[in-house]
Amino acid sequence: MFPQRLDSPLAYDIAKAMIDGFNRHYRLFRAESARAKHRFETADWHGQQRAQRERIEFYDLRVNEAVARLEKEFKAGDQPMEVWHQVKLHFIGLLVNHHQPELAESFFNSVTTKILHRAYFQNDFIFVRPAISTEYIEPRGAPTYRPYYPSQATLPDIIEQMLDDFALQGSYANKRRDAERVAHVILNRFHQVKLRANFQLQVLSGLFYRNKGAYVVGKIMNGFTEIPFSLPILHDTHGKFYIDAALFGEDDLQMLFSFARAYFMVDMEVPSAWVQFLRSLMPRKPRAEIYNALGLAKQGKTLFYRDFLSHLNYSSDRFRIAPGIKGMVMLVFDLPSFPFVFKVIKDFYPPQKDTTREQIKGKYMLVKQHDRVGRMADTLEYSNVGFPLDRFEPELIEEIRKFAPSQLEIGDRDGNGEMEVVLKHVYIERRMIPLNIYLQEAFDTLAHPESPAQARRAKDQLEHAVIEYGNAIKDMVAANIFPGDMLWKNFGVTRGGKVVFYDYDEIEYVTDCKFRKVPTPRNEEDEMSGEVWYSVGPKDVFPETFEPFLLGNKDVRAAFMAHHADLLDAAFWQHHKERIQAGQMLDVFPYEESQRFQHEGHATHF
Ligand SMILES: Nc1ncnc2c1ncn2[C@@H]1O[C@H](COP(=O)(O)OP(=O)(O)OP(=O)(O)O)[C@@H](O)[C@H]1O
Repeated sequence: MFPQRLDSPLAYDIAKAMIDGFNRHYRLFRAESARAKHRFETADWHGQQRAQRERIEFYDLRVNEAVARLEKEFKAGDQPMEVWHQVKLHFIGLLVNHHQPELAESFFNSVTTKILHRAYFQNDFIFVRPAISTEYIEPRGAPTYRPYYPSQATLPDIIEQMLDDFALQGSYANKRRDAERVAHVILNRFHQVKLRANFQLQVLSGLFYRNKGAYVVGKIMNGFTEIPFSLPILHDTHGKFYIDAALFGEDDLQMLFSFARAYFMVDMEVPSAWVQFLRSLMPRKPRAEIYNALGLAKQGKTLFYRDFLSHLNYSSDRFRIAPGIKGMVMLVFDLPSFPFVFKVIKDFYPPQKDTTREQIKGKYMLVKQHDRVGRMADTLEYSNVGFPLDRFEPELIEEIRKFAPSQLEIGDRDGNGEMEVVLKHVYIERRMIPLNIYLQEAFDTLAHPESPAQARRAKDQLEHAVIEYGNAIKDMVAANIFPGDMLWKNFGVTRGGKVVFYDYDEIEYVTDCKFRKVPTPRNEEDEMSGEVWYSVGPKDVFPETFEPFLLGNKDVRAAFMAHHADLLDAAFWQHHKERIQAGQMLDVFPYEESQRFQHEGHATHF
């Protein structure tokens, strides 16, 4: 029932405490993000990574604080429905001129659902969809983006001006050279195209910080054409700034904002305006993923869930067991029309998987907090997710009943006459093509090609996948991650053709592993033994033993040995372990070597 009067002072006080809680959260979140600038200027790379990791925890801490305050000061959980209805309306009123209303609404949902019993918090009490518009919110401080109007001749000057507007403390090795390089590549893009009256750059007013990089992000407009661009700024070996590359177009930007990378640090007063701008650069990227990439993961989760519910309303296919080899610890399912997979931790594992639910969750958390270097898929974690029962293949229900009974509840949770499958704990991640399936398709084509051209394409595809696979492992190694289980089935191929890892239960830090050569057999008996005759510690890794599992196919073997034979050598792994132990941090940048401007004294680049 919609309340006709707002007459409960208590409801106002609760709403006010709630908004105070959110404001505190966003103030701290923003301050930590803003400090990224100083960490970049002072080359505090370990500090940058630590802050990236720690910021992820901020949200839950602030929600818990708000819940505790509401219970203590207002006995919020004991208040009747009338009061809670009024709390929501007061809260809406408090958001009218707010600069992050969509985030505050999600915060309200988080706090409210923690306080009220599920049956009690029908949709009337929370924000199922946004109540406050995020359109045209103007920041009080720096504008969201800045327009620059160059001519062909003044473009380098304008680019210098743009760089100066970021007010980085420190100096460029050669700002003029960088500006001219960037101007040159921009003008090349418009070669033989007339520069129109509206020729301009629109550039987001803050830099995007991650690891060792700071990224300018904007778009170039000319006539009816808009080209997204980004300029990575790095430190050279003398601590001076330089522009390492110029990235153009939606695909380059998608790589930068990939779900397989760590979240950016950006100082944003009106995040919705930033998201709107970024969406204009990457129209195919869901807003949920953009919020995630900006470190606003709770908002990403909220939007993802809304997209998902809406998709369910506009589709009729059924959830099924995901294609590919079934997991030993994860039960994986998908909805064919929806580009994500759902993963539930099983209750039972085969003996070779010596692990527990808590350990598995710990590994997934490790990946979430770590630099994912474009090679480890991000996961969204949900509790008590309800799905319509009639959209499940019976075989999938049986599978869950058999392997994860503790996670499954079937019933009419909301009392609306619709039966639901409620899963206690689920990870959701982007669906990829499992690499084993991808390779198998290439093998099948090669076995029965319809034409020589088709055979050539399949061979190229196979080679590319194997090279990418090795690159993925090397990128992870650079970031101190040993994937543990390197079988093809644990990697997937993305829409952009990148190979990404998704099986985290055996992940370890490289620095925790002991990389060994297989000892020489002591006698003939050892040599003939099919068993492992030498002693193996829990963290011992024998890289040369990967070979028989990976390289059964001759084409795969050829491609692998040509590019990645070093992965079978304990010395390669040991070398990286020592490098990381010595405090050296490699950054895996989100663009190709071939896209870089050439520099002397440039930073190490993978
Ligand atoms: N993101 C994804 N996209 C597409 N398929 C996926 C994805 N994640 C998992 N799968 C499918 O589900 C299977 C099992 O997933 P996963 O490897 O995460 O489970 P696991 O139990 O950890 O596996 P293992 O038994 O190797 O430890 C994969 O082999 C793959 O076929």
